[in-house]
Amino acid sequence: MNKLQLRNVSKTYKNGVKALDEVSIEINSGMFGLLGPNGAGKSTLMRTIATLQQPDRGEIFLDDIDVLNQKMELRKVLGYLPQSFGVYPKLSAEKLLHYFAELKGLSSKAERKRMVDYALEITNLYEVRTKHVAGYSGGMKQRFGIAQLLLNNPKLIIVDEPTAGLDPAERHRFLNVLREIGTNHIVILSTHIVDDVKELCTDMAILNGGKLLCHKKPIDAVLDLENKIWGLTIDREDIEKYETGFNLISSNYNQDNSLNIRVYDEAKPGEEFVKVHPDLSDVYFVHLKADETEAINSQT
Ligand SMILES: Nc1ncnc2c1ncn2[C@@H]1O[C@H](COP(=O)(O)OP(=O)(O)OP(=O)(O)O)[C@@H](O)[C@H]1O
Repeated sequence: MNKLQLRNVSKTYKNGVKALDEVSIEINSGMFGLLGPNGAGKSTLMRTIATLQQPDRGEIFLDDIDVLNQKMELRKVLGYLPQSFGVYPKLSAEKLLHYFAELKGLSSKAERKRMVDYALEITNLYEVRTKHVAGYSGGMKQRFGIAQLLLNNPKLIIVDEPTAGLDPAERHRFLNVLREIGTNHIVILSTHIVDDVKELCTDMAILNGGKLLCHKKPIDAVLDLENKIWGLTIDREDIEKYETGFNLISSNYNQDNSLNIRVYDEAKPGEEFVKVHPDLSDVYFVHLKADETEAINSQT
């Protein structure tokens, strides 16, 4: 069982943007989802844990490795899939993986073959192992990214927004691969797609404006909202009234142009509302809305 611990990790860029604001968290083995909107600081946090950039202050430990001061130690046990993953030479997946395995220090040919075959199989690329990676689809390239990071049997795997831009079938295949590897490692998946976390993660946190808003098991976070989410179908012209008078957390168009709205409230907010079962999207929007409201109140 591995453990990753962050204490008061903070980073302000030279342009004044506070990308990480006193982030403290403990992450154990399993699939961890880091959820947040664009600009929340997810990539900054992922790159910091991966030792690719230095925070202004704070501490990070993976078990007994002091990540910020023992970068090489961390890199030996890290698998990192960045948001964009460069250009591939015209080589087959199998040849490239053998090459990467050699670079990672797997000097025995038999051991290299065992690891490469394992990585190809677990990522469902074995059948297409002789095809050029440059010609792979986006989803296959992402799975190849996972195959290459598995070669040194990492303890900590970080994947930064891996499903953005994948079609639904590819996304599904990719999440299945993560599910396969998630049981034995710490896998941190950063994403702005709530369903990625819902389908996959046993633990999660929400990041917004560099701050951690909520760290809970998805199942518990949803349970916390039971009896507090209220739904209503309204005419689209009436939206302003509900935006100002209620704690509106989300609205979705229907085909006839009416809107389904969801409101967060401890008690029934009005006769016309019906109680609905909360889901993880509600958790996400409730926390973002509360953070937004707090930010507005602190300015006034
Ligand atoms: N090198 C940099 N210099 C200045 N500002 C930066 C730099 N990198 C990121 N930022 C800013 O820091 C904030 C956090 O960015 P970051 O990329 O970590 O967020 P993110 O949650 O990964 O967002 P996205 O999903 O859009 O990638 C944003 O406001 C971004 O514009």
